[in-house]
Amino acid sequence: MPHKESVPSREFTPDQYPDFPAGFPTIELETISLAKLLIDRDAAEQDRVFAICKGRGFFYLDLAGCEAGATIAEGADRVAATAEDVFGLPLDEKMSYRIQGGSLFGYKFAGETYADKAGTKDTAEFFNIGKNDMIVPDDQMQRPWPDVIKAAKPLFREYVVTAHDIGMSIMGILANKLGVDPAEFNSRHRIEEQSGDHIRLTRGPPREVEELPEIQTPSHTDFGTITLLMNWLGGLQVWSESSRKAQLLNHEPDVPGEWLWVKPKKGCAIINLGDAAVKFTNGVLCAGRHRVIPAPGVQGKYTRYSVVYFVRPENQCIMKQLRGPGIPDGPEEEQDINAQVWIKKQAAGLGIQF
Ligand SMILES: O=C(O)CCC(=O)C(=O)O
Ligand SMILES: [Fe+2]
Repeated sequence: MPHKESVPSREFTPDQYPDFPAGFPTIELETISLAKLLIDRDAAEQDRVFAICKGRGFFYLDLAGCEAGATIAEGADRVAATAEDVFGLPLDEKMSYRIQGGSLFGYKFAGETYADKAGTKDTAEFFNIGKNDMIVPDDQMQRPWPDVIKAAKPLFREYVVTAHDIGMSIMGILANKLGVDPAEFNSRHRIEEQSGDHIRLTRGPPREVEELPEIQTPSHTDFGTITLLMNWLGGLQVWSESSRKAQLLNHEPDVPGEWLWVKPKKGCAIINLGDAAVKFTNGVLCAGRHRVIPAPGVQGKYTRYSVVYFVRPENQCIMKQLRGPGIPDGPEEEQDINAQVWIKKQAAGLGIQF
């Protein structure tokens, strides 16, 4: 008789996920090779990054062929497995880490925010793990973290450092194209300085009904400078128009059918720019508007995990446009607003949502 093992069943099972189903309107994002950027310093690839970031502001980043890429590709699977352990904690324990008091870090329960004016609730759980606490010794951490996160701190540290570094490399390319010294970006995103950077673990429940797209994460642009996203199931959608053209009144396209699915692409991260990149470049770069709904069709019966890294300006960074040949001069900002305050304002601007 085979010996029956009591292996607890796991929820994050990427090897078992079926392919993204046919028959859904998808967008073919362009694919940029990280190895071509980091190792070859390929000029054509850099041109493509710049063109994409001025346009839609979303692309696949092929992680193959370089160490940083391997760290993210392998790390994301391990981070998502840890996410499963985090979200598997009892609700009252998770609630003891609730995001509150103006902090960006900790737990957001499903249904905490509204997905629309009708009062529909979001369905995603988040656990935002602050960058700074992951890169300092335990006794210098500013917040308590669940034991499962503390136990995986070396993994989170490596992921944070690598994702931040990739973000800075992309910013460096954009800076050169804009005629701005990359040091202008580097000095605003020093890893050891306090910032709103975090790894966001997300968990969305399986789809309840075929037709109705319950909203996992409502329509938004990210607040930071650059985002590195890893996901395994469909669910991410981008607006077919870039956010530059968007009428942002209710954060929804006016025309139905304007949301296009982004298929997860094996071995690739998804990169998108956020509001701070738009601000620094006075609108030259574009933050793509997006949302998350449960995966479509056959994929929809799986619980959806994603691992998101947000590179954001340091808390004390004054949010002003950078000046350079490739950036149109706007009027001098009337007030000095630092990134910490600015990001809170961006969040408040989303009003009902976050
Ligand atoms: O889960 C995803 O695929 C995207 C998540 C996202 O957009 C966010 O957390 O800002
Ligand atoms: Fe996002």
